[in-house]
Amino acid sequence: MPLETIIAPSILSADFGKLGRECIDTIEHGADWLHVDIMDGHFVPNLTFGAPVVTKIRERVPRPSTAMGKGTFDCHMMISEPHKWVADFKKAGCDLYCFHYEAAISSTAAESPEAKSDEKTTPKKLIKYIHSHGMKAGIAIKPSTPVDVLWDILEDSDEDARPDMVLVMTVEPGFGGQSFMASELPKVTALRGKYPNLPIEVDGGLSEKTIDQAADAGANVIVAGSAVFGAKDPADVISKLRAAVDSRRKSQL
Ligand SMILES: O=C(CO)[C@@H](O)[C@H](O)COP(=O)(O)O
Repeated sequence: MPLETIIAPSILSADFGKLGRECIDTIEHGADWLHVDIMDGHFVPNLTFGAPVVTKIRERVPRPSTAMGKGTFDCHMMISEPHKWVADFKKAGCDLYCFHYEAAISSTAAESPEAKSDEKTTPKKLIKYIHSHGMKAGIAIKPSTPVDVLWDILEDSDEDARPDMVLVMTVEPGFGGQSFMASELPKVTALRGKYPNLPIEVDGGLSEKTIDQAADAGANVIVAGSAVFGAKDPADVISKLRAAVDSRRKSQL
């Protein structure tokens, strides 16, 4: 089955005073997923919200009827100890739990007593742990992390230890509205070259101006925050982003 184009607006740029309504509207405007930015003020220099808020927006946005289908909550966990929140986010309604490679290998996570006893850390163990909770698992890399760290994980002989999606950050995680870093696209090209069927997400600075470069590199899951929530006509932006990726992907087949 050919990879689908997925447009996942980042709700970091939504009006938090009416977050439920903004999420409903965004899906009605044609978005496939909601990209839910979870920040702990430690892994990144910004704070957002946790599972209680996700629970409330889940009550308003219909659950996907198929795995990774429309309405998927793509929770981007920009947090230091991603293994600690898996159960809470499953309960809250997360469908895809995307953690950072850098957080999973950090000494803080590896040295926590909980991690030692349960062996939930290291990227592969964490992926299995996320799968055991009935969620898809994503792994994200920051701009400073080379893509090479992912090969061993993506090649694991145990399918359960392999991620369902890779997220290549095209800005430093932490804030919306930053400039797109085209320097990160060779990572996407390398991933797509090896894995024609892997969902590859790009996040940061995506807009009508930068989408062609990301699509040319092979990204099929597009996160866009300020470009969608800052637009007069969000449905038009979502449709243009989708059309740009669709046309590039067709010409690559
Ligand atoms: O994870 C992040 C930032 O850390 C992103 O999801 C941003 O929220 C994307 O916002 P734009 O760059 O599209 O405005």
